[in-house]
Amino acid sequence: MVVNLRPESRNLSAAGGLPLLEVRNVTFGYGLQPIFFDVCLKLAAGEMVGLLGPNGSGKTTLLRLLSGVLRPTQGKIWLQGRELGRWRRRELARVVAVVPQELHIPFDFTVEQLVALGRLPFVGLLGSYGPQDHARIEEAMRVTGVMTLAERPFNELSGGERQRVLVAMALAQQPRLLLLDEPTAHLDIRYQIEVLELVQRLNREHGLTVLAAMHDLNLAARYFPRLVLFQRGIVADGTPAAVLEPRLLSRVYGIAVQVGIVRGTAHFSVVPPGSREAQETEEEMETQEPPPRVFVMAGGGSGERVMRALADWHIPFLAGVLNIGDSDHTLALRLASRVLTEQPYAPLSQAALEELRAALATVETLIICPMYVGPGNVALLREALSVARQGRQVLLLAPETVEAEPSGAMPTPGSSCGSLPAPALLERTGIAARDYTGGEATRLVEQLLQSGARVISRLTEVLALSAA
Ligand SMILES: Nc1ncnc2c1ncn2[C@@H]1O[C@H](COP(=O)(O)OP(=O)(O)OP(=O)(O)O)[C@@H](O)[C@H]1O
Repeated sequence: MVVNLRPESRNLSAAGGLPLLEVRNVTFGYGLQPIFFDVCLKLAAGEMVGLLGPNGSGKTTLLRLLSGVLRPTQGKIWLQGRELGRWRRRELARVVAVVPQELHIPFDFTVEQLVALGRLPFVGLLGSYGPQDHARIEEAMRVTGVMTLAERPFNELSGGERQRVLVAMALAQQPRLLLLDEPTAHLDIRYQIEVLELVQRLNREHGLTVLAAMHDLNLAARYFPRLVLFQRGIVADGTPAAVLEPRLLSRVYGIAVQVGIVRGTAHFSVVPPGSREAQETEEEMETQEPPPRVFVMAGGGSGERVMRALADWHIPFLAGVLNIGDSDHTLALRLASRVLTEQPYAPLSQAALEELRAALATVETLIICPMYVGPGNVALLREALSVARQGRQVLLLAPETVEAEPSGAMPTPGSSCGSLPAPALLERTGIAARDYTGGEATRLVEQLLQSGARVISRLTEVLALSAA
């Protein structure tokens, strides 16, 4: 008997030309502190997308939001043109299936019983399974290669066998969208390839849309035509060649990565820090672009416009110290030559401070964005003061900074605030309204001005001074 594993809801395409799934400006936190801000993502029907990112970057959280288990704190998720919160659970389960990293089953279910649970959205808790349901359960087990395990208790299976059973269970659901959370995590190389080949086949032959969190960059490059690199926000989204760019990966994962091409497919090797290969890789990366002479201190979105403008004008820069999860951190990972990073919501550590001092020693211009300053980041201003006292250029961006010209020749430096008296200059920095240190930040900005720091209110001028 030929059984159709095509998504049951394929004909429910009330959405017309709309994406199958759309994440619009979603912010989410488990508690008061957001895990990520303002995430936007679209998945077209039939796409196969790999979701990459280091441990703790928020991949599982994003998948749980997309499956409706979690609700966004802000923003909305749309599935087939309807807001996710407006789907009933059973209805949703006919469209979206999730293969979790692991599943703890409290009862002694056999494999077949568990896969049959995947049909519940169609038959209901008290409903009875018809021939179609049995056929689909069998087909799901056949394509995942778990037929021989049908009578075995799930809890006695190996990690790899369980993984294939979980995929079978999801397939019995006949979803349109399959969300997989590290589907190859427990598998040996043979089953890693088998599971991904299976998912690829379901995508190609049955039109299943797939989003899978992946840790293995080689497998991701091999099987997913589109990759999304996630670090508490989307850092990159595109083809494997665009996303698996060694410098970007080094910034996001914090380790040197080499990329080669083996028979047309990108091949990655991660290089242990301190090794000769790591040094060579880093030197190779450094020689590809001039060393940055500009450093950007930002936070909370205050650095967005200046970082975009520097990148648009091809002025390489360093950025930091930024907390993972800060929107400026996500953007800097994409645009800066190097990003000095601190853990989410953590104050500046001694190690980060030392890294900051070493990085500041290599630049000629320091740009301080109009960020909020509290006890956790006031050390940035103390370091900025020592840069200014060494006679190097420090630019304080006024909060009402005017946009850079979109195109044209490099602007020439002028002096937007230079002639103002000292109290007016201090006021122009707007620091009093952003000072959560009980006055230390304001005093430091005052000292910065006395040491020659300039207040700039035009991005064009920042660019001209940075490029000079
Ligand atoms: N239920 C929870 N309550 C509070 N914090 C959580 C919860 N689940 C996850 N987190 C935190 O949210 C952040 C993102 O976790 P998440 O599991 O989404 O990351 P991930 O990218 O899937 O990580 P990994 O690759 O290690 O599986 C982490 O800092 C994690 O500690």
